[in-house]
Amino acid sequence: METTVNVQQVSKNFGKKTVLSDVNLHMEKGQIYGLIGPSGAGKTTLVKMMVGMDVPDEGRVEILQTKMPSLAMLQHIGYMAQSDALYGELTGEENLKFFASMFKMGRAEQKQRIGYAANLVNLTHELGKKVSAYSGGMKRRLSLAIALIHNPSILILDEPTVGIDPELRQSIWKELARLKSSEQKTIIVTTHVMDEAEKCDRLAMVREGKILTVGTPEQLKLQYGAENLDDVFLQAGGRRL
Ligand SMILES: Nc1ncnc2c1ncn2[C@@H]1O[C@H](COP(=O)(O)OP(=O)(O)OP(=O)(O)O)[C@@H](O)[C@H]1O
Repeated sequence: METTVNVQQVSKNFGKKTVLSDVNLHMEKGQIYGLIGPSGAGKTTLVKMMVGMDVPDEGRVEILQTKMPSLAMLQHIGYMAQSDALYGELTGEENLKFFASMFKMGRAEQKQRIGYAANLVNLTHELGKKVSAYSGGMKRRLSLAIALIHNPSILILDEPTVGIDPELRQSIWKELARLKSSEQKTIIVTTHVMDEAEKCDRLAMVREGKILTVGTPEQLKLQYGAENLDDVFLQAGGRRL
């Protein structure tokens, strides 16, 4: 198995507050990783370091054996942040074209990728509308399409399905499963939804800036003698999600 994301002894403080403390994680191709933990645990800070948007005070993060931050790695990473960074005055299609134009892609490929990504998030028929007229869920869906536009090998999705209805949520997870098995992507998802965590190959439970435990959903349930992941979470975290 090939390591694609390597987090080594990462610590981060904001002022006097320690947000991440000696975090170690190794991620491989063809796997879906879930980061779960209470609000404020440090999940977003951790994924921002993987993307290169933030830097550790100690330790290092490598993507495809390259130390982050690295501009060259951005071609390989698709990032969907918690808050949408979209151009409201442009249409959905114009947003997709804009983000696609940042990457090396021929015209035909760009068209094909826009078609694929829009279809995946069920926005094909809304692409001509200005984003300022989109609902919150539609904006989330467009952000997910943008994260996928350049066919990155590593997908980092921060709470990707918040505000998305159950049917579409299901089809997005089906596609994530296909991307990991057929295209060997590495997929990293932060989530508060335990039935989504159940779909991950491996889970890292984050609490107060530390990784409490890493394992398959089954391993975590066994380890905590719990029937479901909600119980694992409550026992490990001692706090509600
Ligand atoms: N730029 C910043 N300056 C100061 N404090 C910050 C900054 N970014 C994050 N924090 C703090 O770091 C801690 C971890 O935040 P983070 O967003 O990583 O948590 P999270 O696990 O992603 O939470 P949630 O599940 O609510 O998204 C919080 O206490 C937050 O207030």
